[in-house]
Amino acid sequence: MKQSLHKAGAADGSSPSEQLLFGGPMRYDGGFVRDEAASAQAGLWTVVRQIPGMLRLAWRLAWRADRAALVGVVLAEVGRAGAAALSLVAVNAALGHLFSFAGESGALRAVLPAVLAAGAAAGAGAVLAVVSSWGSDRLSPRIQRTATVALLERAQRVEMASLEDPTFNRLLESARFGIQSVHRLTNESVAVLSTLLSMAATGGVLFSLSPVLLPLLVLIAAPRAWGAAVTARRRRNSVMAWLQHMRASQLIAQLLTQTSTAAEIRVHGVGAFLLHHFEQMALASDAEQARLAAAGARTKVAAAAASGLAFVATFGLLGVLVSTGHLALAAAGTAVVAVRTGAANVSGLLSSVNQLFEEALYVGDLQTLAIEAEALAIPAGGTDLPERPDAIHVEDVSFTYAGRTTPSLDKVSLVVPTGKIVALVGDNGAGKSTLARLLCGLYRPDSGTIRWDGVDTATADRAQQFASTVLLPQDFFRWPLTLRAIVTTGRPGHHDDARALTEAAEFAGMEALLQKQDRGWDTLAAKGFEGGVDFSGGQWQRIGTARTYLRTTTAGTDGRRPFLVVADEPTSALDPAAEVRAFDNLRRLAGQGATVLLITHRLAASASADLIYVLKDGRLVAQGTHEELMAAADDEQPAAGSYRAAYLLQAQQYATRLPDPRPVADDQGSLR
Ligand SMILES: Nc1ncnc2c1ncn2[C@@H]1O[C@H](COP(=O)(O)OP(=O)(O)OP(=O)(O)O)[C@@H](O)[C@H]1O
Repeated sequence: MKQSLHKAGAADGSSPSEQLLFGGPMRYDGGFVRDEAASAQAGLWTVVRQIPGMLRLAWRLAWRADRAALVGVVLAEVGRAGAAALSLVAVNAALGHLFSFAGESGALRAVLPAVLAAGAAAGAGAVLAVVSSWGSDRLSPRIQRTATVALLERAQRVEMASLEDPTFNRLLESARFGIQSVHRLTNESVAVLSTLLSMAATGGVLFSLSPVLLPLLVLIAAPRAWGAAVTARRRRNSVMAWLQHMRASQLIAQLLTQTSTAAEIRVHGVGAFLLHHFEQMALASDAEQARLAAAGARTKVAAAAASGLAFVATFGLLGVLVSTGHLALAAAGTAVVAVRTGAANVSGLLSSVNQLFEEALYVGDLQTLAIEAEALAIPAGGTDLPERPDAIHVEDVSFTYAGRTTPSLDKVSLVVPTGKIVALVGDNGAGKSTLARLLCGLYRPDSGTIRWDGVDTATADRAQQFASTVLLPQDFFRWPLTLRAIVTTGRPGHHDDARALTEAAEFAGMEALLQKQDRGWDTLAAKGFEGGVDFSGGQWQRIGTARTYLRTTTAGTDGRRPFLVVADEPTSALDPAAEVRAFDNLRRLAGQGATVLLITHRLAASASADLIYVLKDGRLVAQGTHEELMAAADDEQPAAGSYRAAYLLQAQQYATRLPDPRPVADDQGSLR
């Protein structure tokens, strides 16, 4: 018997939980994880070269977010560096005086000005540090907001197919880290600037004391810089590889706590099951963190050892210089302070550069996303589409979803005449919803054309195509908003249009639902929020129908009124009376000039459509009115037989021995 993978784990290193729940390792196998050490080194220079560009992006965002705060922070940091340098010069002067006047009566008076200057410089530095931190605290949320808005704005414009693409998803996820990183990058770059200025001052003092001391300070810094960069790169590679794992863990955590899964979690015992696998996945992440910690410690030890050797060499050299008379004792004292300050600066600088390096990598993703999202965005503008074409012509259209090998639509040709109810029927997975999505402009055909009268939609203005369409999908998204906001989606001018809202409610049979709500249209359809409620499946479909009506009967901001209504199983949750009414409503919409594309498995409903297209395995296999399909001879339209068989199968469910209708009491209680 084949061994169960979810008990044993898999050869690809995925945990049993990953195998069972997700069918494989939830890690991205980018080249970056195959030879981490090599890539950490090789990519170093590439990233270092990219840093200026990323800094420019961070500073541009900061400038856009709050230029006054940015200028304030920069000035405060420059001031702090100046104060630090001044303080060192004052210490040098004080030591000089101390050594020259040691034991003499005027020593204190001679030293006092320098000591006061050092104190004043330190005080000014402290005040400027407060100013800088106030400025960056003000700047951070604004930068984050600006970056978030920019990211969301771009993400909501990309093609739907790109949004489903795993590579783009990973980029989107890592760009979210980038948002957190932008303001940290700004802060760290300010810190680097300030430390560099301070180091320049310290270096200047050291150089003036003895030029050989300066290279030694650089030697102290170099190994730690290397260590910091390697660690940052390693951490980043790990985050990138484990991003999907993190998303999967978060998904499990969400599933455990959201209301839509609450019933199954309790009744089917899914809670304990998911919790177990959540823990297993967390353990896998822990192991990765432990690996990183060990590798980081090893790198740190190597860097610290090299840096320590440079430290020892520096102090040894100082001893040699003093003992050989090349350096005065006072100058040696200042050099000790300067080396210690310099080393502290180096530590600060390294921690900032380390952060900067790491943040820059994420900001790089944000930048890549901005470029990619722009390239994948639904193009703006294009040929004008007729507001109400006579027909939509689908010619030889094929379409395959990304990651699939078999086409979901295969050379489909059909005509959707305006003002008619056109039913798309066929087995599960036949391609009905896919065709509808192509007709709306959500996906583009891989080959073939979709024309509105003579205009090819491939080059048409997609905004116009969307503005001409209304969606009433099978899985109508349960927007967690007020009923008013849901029903007036895309119609901001009608939020307070009582007449339009009442008409929509009447059309959809929503009046009873509204009457039961204390807050009427302002009822929040989000259980779990204060005052929020939830609705039944059928009630949600009525809400969807009301929105469809309001959108169809009003014009958008561009003045267009939709004519194409895509109703994908719009009545699956309705009670029988509401279902009959819903199909009448679709007929009413068609009567008002709309084209209703009805996707349904209820063949009693499609029977009254003006035209029926039967799809099978992505191909159009039969077409005609209900009567034509029922009457078609097998040699004319062989596949019409499958429609006829399906229709009769459904009809039979009702045809067996119907009882006589019971007498119904009228309002006065007498029987009719
Ligand atoms: N987003 C997607 N990515 C990949 N494949 C998809 C996607 N959506 C649908 N498919 C696949 O395309 C084929 C057609 O699906 P489609 O949803 O169009 O069928 P349908 O006729 O509407 O089915 P149903 O009656 O079950 O709603 C199916 O094989 C389905 O698995």
